[in-house]
Amino acid sequence: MYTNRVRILNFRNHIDSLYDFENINYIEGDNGTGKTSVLESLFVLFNLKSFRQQTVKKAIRFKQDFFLVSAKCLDGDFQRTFHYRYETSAELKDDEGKVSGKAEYLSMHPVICYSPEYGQVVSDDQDDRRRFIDRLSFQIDRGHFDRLTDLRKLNLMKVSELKKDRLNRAYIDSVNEKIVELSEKISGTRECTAGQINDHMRQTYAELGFDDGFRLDFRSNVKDKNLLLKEIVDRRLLYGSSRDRFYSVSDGRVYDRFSSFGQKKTFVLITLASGLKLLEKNGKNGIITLLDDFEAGLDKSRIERLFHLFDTSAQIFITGVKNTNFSSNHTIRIQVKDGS
Ligand SMILES: Nc1ncnc2c1ncn2[C@@H]1O[C@H](COP(=O)(O)OP(=O)(O)OP(=O)(O)O)[C@@H](O)[C@H]1O
Repeated sequence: MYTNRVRILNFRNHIDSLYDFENINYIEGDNGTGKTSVLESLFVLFNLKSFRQQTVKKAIRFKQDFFLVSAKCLDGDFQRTFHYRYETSAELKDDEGKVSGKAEYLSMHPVICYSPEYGQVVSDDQDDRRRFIDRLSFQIDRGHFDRLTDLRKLNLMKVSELKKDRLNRAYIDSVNEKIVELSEKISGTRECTAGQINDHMRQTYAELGFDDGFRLDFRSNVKDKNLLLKEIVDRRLLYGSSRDRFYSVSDGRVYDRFSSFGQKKTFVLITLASGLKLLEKNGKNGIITLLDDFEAGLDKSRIERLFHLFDTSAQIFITGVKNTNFSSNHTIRIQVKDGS
C-alpha cells in the first residue's frame, strides 16, 4: 500500500488538512501542532484503532460530531480511495462502497508503528504486549485472528458461569475442552512468532554492534491444566492464552522497567524492525512504517543505523520538531496548532 494523499477532517486539532506524500516523508512542526495526529489518522485508517491509549472516538475534534480520514492509495497497480468516518460508530468505505471483512482489510495493509504513545512490547499492560505479537501473528496466519475471537467468546461464557451460585460443571467442562484446544494453538503461534522475532533481533543487535542484546521471553500457563480446577475454587479466570506474558530479557535478567531511555527505545525499534522482516519473509509487501518522534533521545549514529532497518518499507512517515537528519527527504511543515 502506498498513500499518495490524505485528507484529515475534524480529527484532533485538524479541521481540514490535506497532505501529499512520497516514499519517505518527514512531518515537521512545533509541539502540539498535530504531527502525531497525522500518523494516528493513517494508523486509524489502516488498523481501525488508535495507537494512543484512547478509543478512536476521542479523536473527534472537540465540539464536532464526527471525523473523516480519506486516503488516496496505490494498492498494487490499483488506485483506491479509502474513507474512514467515525460518528457514533466506525464506517469504512472505498470507491465501491462499504468495506466489509475486518480481518481481510487489516491483512491488506500491514503497518509498523513506533510512537512514544504506543507501549507495545514495553507496555506496563501485558494485554498490549500480547496484542503486538498477535498483530504480527495474524498477518502471517489469518486463522490466529479467528482463534482469538473464538477464545474471547468462550472465556466470556466461562466467566459468566463462574459467577453463578450453582455451577453447571458439565457446561464448564465442555467450554474448557474448547478453551484448552484453542489456547494451545494460540500460545503456540505466539511462541513461534516471538521466537522468529528473537532470531531477527539477535542478528540485528549483533550487526549494529549494540551490546545490550535484548530478547523477548514468552511465558504461558497452557500446560498447567490444574489451573482449570483452581478456577472453579477461586471463581475467576486463571487458565489459557489470555494469561500469556511477554518480558524483555537481557543477560538472563527481566527488564520490567528500563533505566536507559535510549536502550528502551532501541529495543522497541529493533523489535519492530524484526517484525517488519518477519512479515516480509512471509510474503507481505507494501508495508507502511510510522516513526513518531523518531529522533528524540537517540544520538545521530543510532538514528542513522536504526532508520536503515526500516528502509525496505513501501512508505515511511517520520515526525519531529525539526528535520535535521532527513533533510534530503520530502518534508511537510505543519502549522495547525489549535485550529481555531
Ligand atoms: N479531540 C481533540 N480535539 C481538538 N484538539 C485535540 C483533540 N485531541 C487532542 N487535541 C489537540 O491536538 C493537538 C495535536 O496533538 P499531537 O500529539 O498530534 O501534536 P504533536 O505535534 O505530535 O505534538 P508533540 O510534538 O508535542 O508530540 C494538541 O494540541 C492537542 O491538545
